[in-house]
Amino acid sequence: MLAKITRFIEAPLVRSYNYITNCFVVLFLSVFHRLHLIFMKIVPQSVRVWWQKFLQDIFIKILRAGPIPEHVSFIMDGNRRYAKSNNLPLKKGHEAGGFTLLTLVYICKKMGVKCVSAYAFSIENFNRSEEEVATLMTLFNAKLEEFATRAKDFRDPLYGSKLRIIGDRSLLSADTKAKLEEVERLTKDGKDFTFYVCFPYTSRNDIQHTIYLNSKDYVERKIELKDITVSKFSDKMYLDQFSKKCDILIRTSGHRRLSDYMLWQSHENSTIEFVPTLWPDFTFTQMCLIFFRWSFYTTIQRYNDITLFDQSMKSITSSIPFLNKRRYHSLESLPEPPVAVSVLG
Ligand SMILES: CC(C)=CCC/C(C)=C/CC/C(C)=C/COP(=O)(O)OP(=O)(O)O
Repeated sequence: MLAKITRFIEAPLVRSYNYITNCFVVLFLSVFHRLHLIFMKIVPQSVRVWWQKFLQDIFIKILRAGPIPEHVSFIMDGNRRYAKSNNLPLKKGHEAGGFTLLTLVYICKKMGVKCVSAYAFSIENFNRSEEEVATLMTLFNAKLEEFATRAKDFRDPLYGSKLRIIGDRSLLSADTKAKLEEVERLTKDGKDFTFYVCFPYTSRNDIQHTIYLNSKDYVERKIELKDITVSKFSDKMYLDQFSKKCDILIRTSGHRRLSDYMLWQSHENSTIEFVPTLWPDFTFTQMCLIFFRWSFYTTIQRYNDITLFDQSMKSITSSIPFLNKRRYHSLESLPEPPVAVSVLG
């Protein structure tokens, strides 16, 4: 009874306290954002670089204190519109996109993410002009070579990464296939982090290919029907052990569709974020804000998932005063996290 009365009095107080603190946080962030923009415009390049790195390190340290997504994926949309809006040749738009990708991959690795995948070229992209396809192939070769070299250099933060290029290779020229095999061979021993470049790829092609592999194993009597479980099926997909789930999928440029990507991997508790920014303009800060949101909901989710035994132990210890000296906000007072695949943005 007493607990009920306390709750009745406490709930509106906590709610108004949360509301006031939220208002202050939003006000502080918007003032900080404006001052930051002015600061970045007036300081010289060297100070700007130093400051950005300083902020990056702080954000990464804060994020590392909470849960970190294991698998992050990008649909990199908007390169051509970026080139057009900046009066640049189309090639420059894709080059800027390649630069953004490697920068974000490097930051994800630094944060402790285990795997990043990127939709670099869908099977449908072969319908683009011959010139654009050739430009993209040349860019991929250069960028993948750069990644593999960096992954072998112990002074580079990408050191220890594994590079995998996944998709239907039968659609590629012999030259390109040989190049891809070479960069994969160079990084095959990387254990800390895996970077999957999906090209030429579609989810349905991946699923169809996995069904083919399972059926082949069954016909050749290597497996029995009962062995085809969701988990074992996933293991045979292009993304290996990361096929089971994608924690965060980000699509840039404002389109709100999956375009035949991550269809198998987007299920309960996967977060899909659609952001309006064009891919080359997508920044570290925007990615971090998405990670913060994911981390916040995952913390609540994990708390809700703890066993009944843990919860009863907690209620016993909380009733003993000397074990419960400090008061925290209860996690129950926070909003419910999304329960299924959440589409934000
Ligand atoms: C290391 C590595 C693999 C680098 C990748 C380079 C890169 C970012 C490739 C993406 C290519 C692509 C088809 C983007 C989609 O934007 P779009 O061309 O459809 O642009 P739009 O939406 O404005 O038309």
